[in-house]
Amino acid sequence: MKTVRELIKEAESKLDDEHKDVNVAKVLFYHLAKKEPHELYLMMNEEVEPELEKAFLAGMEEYYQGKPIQYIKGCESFFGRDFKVNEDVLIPRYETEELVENILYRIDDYFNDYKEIHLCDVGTGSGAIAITLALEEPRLKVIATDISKEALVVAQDNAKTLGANVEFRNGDMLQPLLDTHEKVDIFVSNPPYIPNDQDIEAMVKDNEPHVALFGGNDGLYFYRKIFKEVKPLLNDRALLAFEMGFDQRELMETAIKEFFGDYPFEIIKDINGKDRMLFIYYNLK
Ligand SMILES: C[S@@+](CC[C@H](N)C(=O)[O-])C[C@H]1O[C@@H](n2cnc3c(N)ncnc32)[C@H](O)[C@@H]1O
Repeated sequence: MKTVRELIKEAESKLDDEHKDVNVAKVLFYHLAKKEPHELYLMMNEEVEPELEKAFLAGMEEYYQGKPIQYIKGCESFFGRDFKVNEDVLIPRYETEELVENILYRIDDYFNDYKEIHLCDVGTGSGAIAITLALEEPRLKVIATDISKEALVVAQDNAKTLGANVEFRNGDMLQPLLDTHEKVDIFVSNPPYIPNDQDIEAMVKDNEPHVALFGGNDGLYFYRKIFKEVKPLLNDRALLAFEMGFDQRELMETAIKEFFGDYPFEIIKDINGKDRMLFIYYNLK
């Protein structure tokens, strides 16, 4: 039998240059061994049971073939919780954790005197944003929508496992909310925002659902649609919160002017210093 160290070294030696620095073999091993990252260091000289070796080699083979490690593991961590993921949903990203964090700060700033805060998350995917917000802020009443029925199955599963109270609806953009004439205090969306013809990493393009990635010719199709249709959904005072592409500031400012006139807004940078989050203050300041 091989030791953990030998097995991981062998797997790492088969990675191509592009993926050499990625910690993927260790991440997969401690996931399959049901260990914490720091426990792996302590077991490097232990022998690996044949069943575990077989599962590890099969997982690494999928990775060599171009499958993201999150789909191989079947989960991704978001805001400290494990979310189930599969090829029906976008893998939640670190940048989106920052969006959630910034929404929570703004709830403290603008809605602190509210007993109940109504929020919708449009294009919920795995449910990462909606579920995290519902768990972090118990005053939130959360509705989450997606056009993909398959994605909603994953999101519902995550809500159940994590114990979050979120109402899920299927439909195109704002339609499931407009149909019931509901109003919200906070509107959130991380819509698809990659321009249709943009060249993107093969691992993303070949595995993640295209319905979650591409947002029209300049990437802003869904933002304009939301900006145009969202007002009947908003309470008198409301916050709109979006994730956006790091190079979309100029286009975004033009679209905001067109649909929101002089309403105040902020574009906030992510931890890498890139424009990433948009907040529009609808009668809030
Ligand atoms: C960029 S992903 C975001 C997923 C998740 N909210 C997150 O942040 O990880 C965009 C999501 O919008 C959904 N979507 C795409 N077109 C849509 C539409 N017309 N109406 C509703 N949802 C849509 C996709 O299925 C996908 O789940």
